[in-house]
Amino acid sequence: MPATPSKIIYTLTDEAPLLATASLLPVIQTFAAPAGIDVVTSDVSVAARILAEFSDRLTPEQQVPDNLAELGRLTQFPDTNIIKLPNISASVPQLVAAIRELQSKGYNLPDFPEDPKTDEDKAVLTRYSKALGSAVNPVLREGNSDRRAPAAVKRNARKNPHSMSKWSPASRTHVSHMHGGDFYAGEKSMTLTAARDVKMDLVTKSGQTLLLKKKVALLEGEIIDSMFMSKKALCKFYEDEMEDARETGVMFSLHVKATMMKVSHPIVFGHAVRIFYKDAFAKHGKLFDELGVNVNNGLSSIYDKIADLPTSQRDQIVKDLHACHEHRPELAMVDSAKGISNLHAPNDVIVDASMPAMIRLGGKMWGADGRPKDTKAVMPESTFARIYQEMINFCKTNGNFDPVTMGTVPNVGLMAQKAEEYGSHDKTFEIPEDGVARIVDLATGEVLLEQNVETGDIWRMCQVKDAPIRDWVKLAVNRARLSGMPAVFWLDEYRPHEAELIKKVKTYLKDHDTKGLDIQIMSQVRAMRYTLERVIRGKDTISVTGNILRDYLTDLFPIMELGTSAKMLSIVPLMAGGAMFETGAGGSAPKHVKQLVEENHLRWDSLGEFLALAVSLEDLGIKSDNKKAKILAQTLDAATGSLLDNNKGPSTRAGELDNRGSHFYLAMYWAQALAEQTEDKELQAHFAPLAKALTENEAKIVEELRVVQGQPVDIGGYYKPDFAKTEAVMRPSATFNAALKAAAAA
Ligand SMILES: NC(=O)C1=CN([C@@H]2O[C@H](COP(=O)(O)OP(=O)(O)OC[C@H]3O[C@@H](n4cnc5c(N)ncnc54)[C@H](OP(=O)(O)O)[C@@H]3O)[C@@H](O)[C@H]2O)C=CC1
Ligand SMILES: O=C(O)CCC(=O)C(=O)O
Ligand SMILES: [Mg+2]
Repeated sequence: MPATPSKIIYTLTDEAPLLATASLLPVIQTFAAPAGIDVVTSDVSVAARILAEFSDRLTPEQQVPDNLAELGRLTQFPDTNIIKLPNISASVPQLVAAIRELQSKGYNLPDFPEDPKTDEDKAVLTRYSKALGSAVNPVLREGNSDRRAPAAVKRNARKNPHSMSKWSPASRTHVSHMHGGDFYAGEKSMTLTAARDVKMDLVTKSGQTLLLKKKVALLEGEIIDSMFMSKKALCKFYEDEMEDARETGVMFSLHVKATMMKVSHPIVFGHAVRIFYKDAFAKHGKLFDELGVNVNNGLSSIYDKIADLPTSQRDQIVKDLHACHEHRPELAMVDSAKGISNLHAPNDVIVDASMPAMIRLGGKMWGADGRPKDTKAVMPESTFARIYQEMINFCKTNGNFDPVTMGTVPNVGLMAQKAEEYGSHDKTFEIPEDGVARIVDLATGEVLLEQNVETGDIWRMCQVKDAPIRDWVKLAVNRARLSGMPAVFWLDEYRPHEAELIKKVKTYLKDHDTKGLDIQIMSQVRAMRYTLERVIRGKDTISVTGNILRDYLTDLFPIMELGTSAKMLSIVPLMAGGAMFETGAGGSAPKHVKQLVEENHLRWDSLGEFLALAVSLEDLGIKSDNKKAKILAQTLDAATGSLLDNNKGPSTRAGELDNRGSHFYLAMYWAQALAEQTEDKELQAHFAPLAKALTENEAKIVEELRVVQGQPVDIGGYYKPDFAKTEAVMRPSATFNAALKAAAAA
């Protein structure tokens, strides 16, 4: 056993991944302990983050430490090893629901001030805002990202291809984006030749200077951008596209990322709702304002706020909302059975997952009648929308992708230190008055970048530091070398920000031995075309991208290749030397919780967790020279391979093997692999009895896991499920539990 115990930090998050953890973590801890590895948990769920923020209002027993801040601190140490599961990036309606649940459980939390008037309200809002949107990932992502489908996973997908709907050349589905007035159109960018502190302000037409951001400290070599989206142009765009969809009889859908882009995209979403329902807003707008309707939270906000009105008044509003549909195109639905449309809530349709799902379905989304239909996929910001149109064009010409033959597209993503748009939330503003938006040097008063903006425009500054760019280039070269695949930097020389990046990429590539490597730089649209031409010929191509495309492409290609991004390996080598292993690239799939509660079947596939754990153990083995950890990693890989070969992943139907059953099989194959290896006799002897117990009791355990299914279960909450109840539901096999307990005690 190594002298110092090594530590893996396993995050507790939300929804399906949290439920899966209740079953998987005891397995992981049982296997890691004999190698001297402590697997400790860190709760970063939205509930825990809310409670940590309001510790001052809670009893000592209720208080929760600020785990996220602690994890953020740990990212700066070389021996840090974190396994990060997907977590909720909460929209306002989700945050409000989480707060209500916690209040009902006796936590003395203030209500969420949706319409803050007093200073006290504003202070509460500021505190809650820390738990809003994507709040976890940006803190932990102190490194760039390496996401790929491991060979065994890709092989398995080829052997057991998921369904892909056919694409018709006559499909009317297309992407609509702005052609002017969006962030792309008016971007300005520069690379700093020296460190500077800057402020962001607005010189209004009336001559006032409004300070928007007091100070941003910039480093030498950092690239900064200033860009804005014109409200007028956006609203005209929506009006035109809605009218076009209505006239041509194609469905309308909106695809944004309001969870991650938590300041800009709720506004972009809100304008679509207001315009779609403009007649109702014309009639009831004043009342909506009085009631505190926030259109950025979707149509659900209207329904929520009118709930307590007298019935006749409420019915009239609902009638007027419905009447709007007569002059508008059909809307894509999120849940056609319940009448929940694409404009209902900003977190229901999240672009990275929603566009691939549509493309996989032959370019269709669900209509109100529950039938799949062609759609106008509206993505206002043109910067990255064009890649989807390129893929759609490709599918119309070449038909749907074939998971059996298609190549793979791993990604190396520029992500570290809040790179680019995904780090811009605290520098994003809805402009209160016409004027000039400026980025100004605090010491000299020099105006670095400025833009003419109008009331309601969304203006933002993005940053990307030099060190992350160097690290990203290095990671790309490493991956190209190790995989033997060509690597393509998806960079558009006509976009000012990317023109700056291209200069750096060309410079930093010279720091590496690139002999024999195929490394190219292409605009996004060309890169997509080039990659797809290779994909259908079964050839693999690494995409090297900025932060947004990292997110989009690591759902897009995996969903085509593997049916879900949950099967991806997702590694973040932290720049300070530690490592974070994210599980999959997908989210927390809320509908999985619903199925568990209704029929006690959890369809969540933990393959991402298995893959992350193997690389985490391997990393720990190498860094702390822990041979046992290395053997655990190798045998876990073998176990995952057996699980895939024998099709022991979870099914989607109650009564069949689910998430818990797949954990049992992983444990059985892992114990068998350890019992079979001879490199480490201690581990062999330790795991032989467990392998025997699980192998002999396979049928019994699988049956114990099956019989509980088909009934509703209670886990005592959604955002903060009851620990004991969840454990009881997620660990129903007495035989499996006893075998693990015996192994842990041995
Ligand atoms: N890294 C992170 O922390 C991320 C968090 N999120 C968060 O997740 C939530 C939902 O986001 P959304 O965009 O809808 O995306 P999801 O990736 O959660 O869901 C899309 C669909 O992918 C499939 N899927 C995803 N993961 C798995 C899995 N492990 N096993 C089986 N199927 C899976 C499911 O489809 P089906 O069941 O039909 O096969 C699911 O409905 C939001 O709260 C969002 O903020 C989103 C992305 C990343
Ligand atoms: O942090 C988030 O909200 C989502 C992140 C995400 O989608 C991704 O990294 O793939
Ligand atoms: Mg994503």
